[in-house]
Amino acid sequence: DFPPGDEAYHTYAETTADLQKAAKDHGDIATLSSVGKSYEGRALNLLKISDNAGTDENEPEVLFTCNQHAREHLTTEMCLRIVQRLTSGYASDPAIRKMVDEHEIHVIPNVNPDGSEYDISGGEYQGWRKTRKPVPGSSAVGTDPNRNWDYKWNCCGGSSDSPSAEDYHGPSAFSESETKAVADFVNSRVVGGAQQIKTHIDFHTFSELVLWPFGYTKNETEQGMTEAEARRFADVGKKMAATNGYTPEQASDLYVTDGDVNDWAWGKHKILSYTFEMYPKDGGIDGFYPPASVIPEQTARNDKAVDILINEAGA
Ligand SMILES: NS(=O)(=O)N[C@@H](Cc1ccccc1)C(=O)O
Ligand SMILES: [Zn+2]
Repeated sequence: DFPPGDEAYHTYAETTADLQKAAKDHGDIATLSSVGKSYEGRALNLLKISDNAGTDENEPEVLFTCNQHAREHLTTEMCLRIVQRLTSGYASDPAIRKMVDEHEIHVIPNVNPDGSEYDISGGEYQGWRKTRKPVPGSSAVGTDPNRNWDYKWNCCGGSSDSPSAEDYHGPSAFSESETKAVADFVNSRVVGGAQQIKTHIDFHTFSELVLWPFGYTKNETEQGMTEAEARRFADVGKKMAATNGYTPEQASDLYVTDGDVNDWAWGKHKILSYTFEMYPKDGGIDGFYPPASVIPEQTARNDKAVDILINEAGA
């Protein structure tokens, strides 16, 4: 469990219970399933929010993923904020009703539940980032899921070959059951030859940034990213950043990464895929553990950006 004072953060079990309650209380617009299992066997919960949620309708789809990195617990709260706002707001808020009626919105609050649970084990924070699968042929545990995606994997010095490193890319692309399961779900949304998911945000902490591909190269345009496409990423990224006060930039302006989820979602599926680095702006290791008191403000801070991203799917 979370240490004293931080009980408002949701454990994996509490998150699962919240999702079950949302699906029960709003059965007409929310269905709970899972995209697969973590290494230690935890269901990778997926909540779909849409009118007639049990039916695959021909509507543009949106994906929100959270908690790829174990210690980034504020992101799980962000995905739960999206769930809470879109389900409980459906009956009363016409703008929310319109978004939910016209889109199929997929929310995965815990991409890395094993890491997240390990991070809070023993009643104090472990500072853990990676998955919890031991590395074959090594005494090290865990792979950085955000270097494990199969687009330009391990191409460009944007990850580490060392199993004990925090940004270890894994023995192979999709070596981790968690990244593989989410990728399989996205792959399954290719219907009639067309990827139905149009826009995506992967939530991280911290630094207050809006990031877009590519991460593997410093170039703005590249094979797989035309000038017009790069401009659209920047325009929408800046529009979202204007609402939450984050700094918008191409991911590689921060540092080069290879095998990250945004490069894969765009490179493989042309999904308009962003990373949001949430609060705080800075703060050393403590930056990953802001007090629970900031949860309401720092999740609601992204409400407008979330709406922009959902509506961009239909653009
Ligand atoms: N959350 S973080 O501290 O790990 N930072 C992220 C930043 C990031 C995310 C996506 C593409 C490039 C860079 C990371 O994966 O390194
Ligand atoms: Zn992260």
